[in-house]
Amino acid sequence: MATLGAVPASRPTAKPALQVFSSRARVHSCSNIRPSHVPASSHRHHNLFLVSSRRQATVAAAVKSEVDVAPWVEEARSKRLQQLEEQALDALQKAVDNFEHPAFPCALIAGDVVILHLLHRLGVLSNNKVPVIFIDTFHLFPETHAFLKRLETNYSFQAREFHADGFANKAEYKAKHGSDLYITDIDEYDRICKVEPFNRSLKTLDVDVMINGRRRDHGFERAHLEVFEGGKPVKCNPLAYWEFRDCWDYLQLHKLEAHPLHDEGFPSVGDVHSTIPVPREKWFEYAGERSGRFQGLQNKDGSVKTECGIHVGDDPETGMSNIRK
Ligand SMILES: Nc1ncnc2c1ncn2[C@@H]1O[C@H](COP(=O)(O)OS(=O)(=O)O)[C@@H](OP(=O)(O)O)[C@H]1O
Repeated sequence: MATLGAVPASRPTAKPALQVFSSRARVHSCSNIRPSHVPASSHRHHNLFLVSSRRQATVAAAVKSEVDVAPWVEEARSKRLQQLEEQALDALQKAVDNFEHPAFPCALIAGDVVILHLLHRLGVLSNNKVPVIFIDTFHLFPETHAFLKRLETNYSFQAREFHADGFANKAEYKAKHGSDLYITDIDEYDRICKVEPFNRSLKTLDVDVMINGRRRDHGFERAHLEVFEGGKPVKCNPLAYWEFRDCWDYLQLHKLEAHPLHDEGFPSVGDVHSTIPVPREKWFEYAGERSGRFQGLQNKDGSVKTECGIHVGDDPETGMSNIRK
């Protein structure tokens, strides 16, 4: 089971506080600001104020160096997580209450597990109010399939699985396309194994609001992402304001099992050929989560590949716009 213990803590550990901090010190530390009742032109008062403030600043500096701020950071982070959770639950509830056919395409990465847990708490997984869409690309890690089964059991849902059209299974797909279509024609691979099944899933389930795990810290293209985006379907981005670190804090807080490959060094997990491990110190940098995806893969035009195409572009058949624009 992937645990947060495997992830480096980015914040200072709380040390036993050597608390010499006092309310007096607190006053002193602010006292080099001229009180509003002292007119700037009043020399006598001004000089007294300067002398006193210099001495107090020295005292304050000495006191400040011994203040243990770690507990305050912990407290602030805890409050932050509560607020993020509240806001994400609110977004999901709005999606559930205001649309007929919500759905959650789920890749089972850390943020997706957070969303699954929140949907479970709203009671909309087991009653199938929010179906979970899972695209079997025929190129996923075996661990991903096994993890999905565990989540289905734990949260009492059954994912709606879709895969390449016209094939009953991976063997049939391989018999026609071989094992290296993603090398010989990556666009065709994406189309057959990801984009078409994904668009078909939206169409089949008549999805009018699509829940997903995009966040602002995924990269500059999403830096201004909001919790909802209009369109067809509407996108609900309950984690828009979360950071990767928040997702892990949340998993740890609720003792949730994460994708087992996180323990192998993968911050994000997709196809075997488009996923590599990332040094753990990079995971929580801006855009760090996806930095191990599509490495070394190129688009047909020679540009660096960063997306599989699942959420890119309008689908001519469904008329649906994507969530990656
Ligand atoms: N296997 C599978 N099943 C269902 N839905 C999936 C799948 N893979 C990706 N997605 C959806 O695509 C979003 C982007 O994920 P990726 O860019 O990592 O996709 S991919 O692995 O490159 O295909 C991803 O967004 P997140 O919610 O952030 O995970 C999902 O909405």
